[in-house]
Amino acid sequence: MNDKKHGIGLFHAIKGIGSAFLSERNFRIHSIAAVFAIGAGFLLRINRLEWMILVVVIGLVLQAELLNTAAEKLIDYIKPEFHPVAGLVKDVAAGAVLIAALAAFAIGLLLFVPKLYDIFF
Ligand SMILES: Nc1ncnc2c1ncn2[C@@H]1O[C@H](COP(=O)(O)OP(=O)(O)OP(=O)(O)O)[C@@H](O)[C@H]1O
Repeated sequence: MNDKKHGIGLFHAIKGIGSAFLSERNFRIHSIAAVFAIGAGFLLRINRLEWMILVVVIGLVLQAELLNTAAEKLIDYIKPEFHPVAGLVKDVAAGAVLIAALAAFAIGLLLFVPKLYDIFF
């Protein structure tokens, strides 16, 4: 019974991720960037610690995107008309994505640029 409940919860979580992927362009862009970063990790043979950092920042960005999407959908549902607080909630949620994406970009540079430099120079 409990296992069945867990299975259903996992199904809903995957459904939520799938629906965000289909409806949110930014989520798709960040997912594709994550695939490229993972590909670069294999190509440039990053070590175990570097993989751990990469996995954490990818998770952080995708998680921020999903929470931002949830906030947007909730606001559109409960407050579809213009309201400064509704706008502020969306702006703050978008800010969370921006911070995570900037951190991921910085990590990407720190991880990959020295390795590319060693290969080409
Ligand atoms: N109900 C509202 N009241 C006030 N301002 C709003 C409202 N809805 C949206 N806004 C403003 O418009 C901005 C964009 O909101 P919108 O819902 O279009 O997000 P979006 O551009 O689709 O975001 P994303 O690209 O992440 O999907 C918000 O960050 C907010 O500043």
